[in-house]
Amino acid sequence: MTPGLAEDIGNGNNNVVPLLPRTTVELEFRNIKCTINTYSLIKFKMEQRQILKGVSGCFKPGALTAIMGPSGAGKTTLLNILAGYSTQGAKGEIAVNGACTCASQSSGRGGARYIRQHDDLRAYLTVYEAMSLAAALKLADFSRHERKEKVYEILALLGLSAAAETLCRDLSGGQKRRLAVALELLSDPSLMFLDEPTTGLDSSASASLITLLNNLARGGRTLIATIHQPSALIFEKIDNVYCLEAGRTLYNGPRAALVPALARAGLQCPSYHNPADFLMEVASGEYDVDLIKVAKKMSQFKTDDAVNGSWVEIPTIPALPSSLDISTEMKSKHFGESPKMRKLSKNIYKPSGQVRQTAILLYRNYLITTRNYALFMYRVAAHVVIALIFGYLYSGVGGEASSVLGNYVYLYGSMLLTVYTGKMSVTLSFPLEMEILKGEYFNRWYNLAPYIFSILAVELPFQMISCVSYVVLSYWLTDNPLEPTRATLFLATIVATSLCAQAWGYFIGSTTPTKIAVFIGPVLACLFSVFGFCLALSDTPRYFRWLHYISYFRAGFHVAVYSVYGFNRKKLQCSKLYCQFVTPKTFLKQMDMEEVDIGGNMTIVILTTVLMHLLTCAALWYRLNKR
Ligand SMILES: Nc1ncnc2c1ncn2[C@@H]1O[C@H](COP(=O)(O)OP(=O)(O)OP(=O)(O)O)[C@@H](O)[C@H]1O
Repeated sequence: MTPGLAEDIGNGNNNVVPLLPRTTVELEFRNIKCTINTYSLIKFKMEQRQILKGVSGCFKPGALTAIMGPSGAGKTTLLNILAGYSTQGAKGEIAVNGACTCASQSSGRGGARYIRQHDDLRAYLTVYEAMSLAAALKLADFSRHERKEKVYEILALLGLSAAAETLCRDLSGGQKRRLAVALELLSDPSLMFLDEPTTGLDSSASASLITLLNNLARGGRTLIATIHQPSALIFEKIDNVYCLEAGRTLYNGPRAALVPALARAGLQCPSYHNPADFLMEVASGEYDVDLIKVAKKMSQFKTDDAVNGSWVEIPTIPALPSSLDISTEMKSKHFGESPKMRKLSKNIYKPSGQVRQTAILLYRNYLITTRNYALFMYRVAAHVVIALIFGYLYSGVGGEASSVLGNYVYLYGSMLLTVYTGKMSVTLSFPLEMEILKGEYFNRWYNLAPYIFSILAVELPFQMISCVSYVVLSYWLTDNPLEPTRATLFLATIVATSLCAQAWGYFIGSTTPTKIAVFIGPVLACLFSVFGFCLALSDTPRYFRWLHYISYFRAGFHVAVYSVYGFNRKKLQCSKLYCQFVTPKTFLKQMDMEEVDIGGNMTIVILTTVLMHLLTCAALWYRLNKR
């Protein structure tokens, strides 16, 4: 790599042409409309809202296009539809290199990569690890050495070499955005969408990022970014402007032709005024003009007029070959591609297979977990502390006839604790994970099955270790029977029920927003726990009995109680004058648990676990593919 190339990029040297895409993509869209059905809380009825009102345009390779407009004009909606990231309520036609698709089709168009506004990065990976793991997922046909070379090349191009060993969470806002771009550049995409890439960055970081995007576009990519209100410096680096106002196109053309086009429509941009600010003022309705007429006049304005005028400079975009594939020779001729890049470009960007994806994702989760081990330690520590508290409060209740009811409460409390910790830990954390998953899945890093497997392979042992540490300690402190069969069955039941609750947690977390999930999770756990503990089957109204049969909590609890008091347990010692439950069978009879079908109940727990995981997979697949 040319010495000082990274610095050139950071300093905004426009002559630098970084990694080149393998193909060029021309994106044309016609009459895009988007209508959303919303429920009016004031009128108590469904209402239709048209967000995009038939917009058209064409984004060509080699240029950076900024989609601009006032807040709520529909910029993100248009970007999402064009990328195929979210196409709810969309109509119209989108053509990629002339091949038409329906705007409502939700899949990455033309191998598009989408970089969202939020930094969807793995906080506990270093920049180099994030890059090399992404490279391992995306570049299956590269050797380890070639991948490493490519990672270093891109990091240098994006000015991130010095931050290679920094954890992603410790990067500055600008570095995070550049890393998000770097991660997607690994597969040399031809079409990139960026939602508000400069939001939250200071002017220098924003300018540096836009310079980088401009350079990437110069290499033959089609780059489209929504930008709210660019400074004059940033605006200068944009090639084309697509301005929206209230879901309609106000201006679509070269940035350099904007001011004359506005003048042609009777709107003179004051001298020393940032044209981007002026455009925003016009689009926001600050001038008393009919914006539909303004848009019409501006669309009639010929770029040629501006080019012929001495006061307008149109940036020179390298002429690109019309064929889809840019040959190596052409790349060298047009863009001065380095020999090293040329060598790396020879490889085919083939994603890794499912088994390899699973191995890479497992390794990634292992790294994240070991870095964030405090979370695991807190979880185990919480279980140990509760075990000590329960053990102290219910000390010795397991072997004593006068405290059978106390032990029953301990057993119920144990079940409730492990069900809650199993369920709530994932119910609350999965919606956050979902955000990163959406981005990585859309950008085709991996398939869903390896992802789910890698998540479960970490989370399941976590919960199992937590449960075991709680049960072993509290069971021993409460003096419950230590016969191997009973103790093992009790432990296995608690762990299995907790994992079943965890499966429910995944389902709730992947289907409901966090705000709803936080109460749906506990409410369901409470509902299921009522059956079997507070309410015997004989006392349950007929129309509620199905809940008794499907309750995994009830099934697990019955097996747990039976493992302690069933299997013809001998009489208990009574240290008082009278003990009602000296014979354990009497107690089981009283609790409606004289006959507990161990196999049947465990089947309910295991089947519910499998069913909930399958439903989670189906829900995730639907959410990720039908946006
Ligand atoms: N799913 C939805 N349901 C209801 N309204 C929506 C939905 N998505 C977008 N909108 C509405 O559509 C309008 C355009 O939204 P969009 O996010 O595209 O605007 P924007 O131009 O990107 O705004 P900003 O610059 O503030 O991000 C907004 O008024 C928004 O409230």
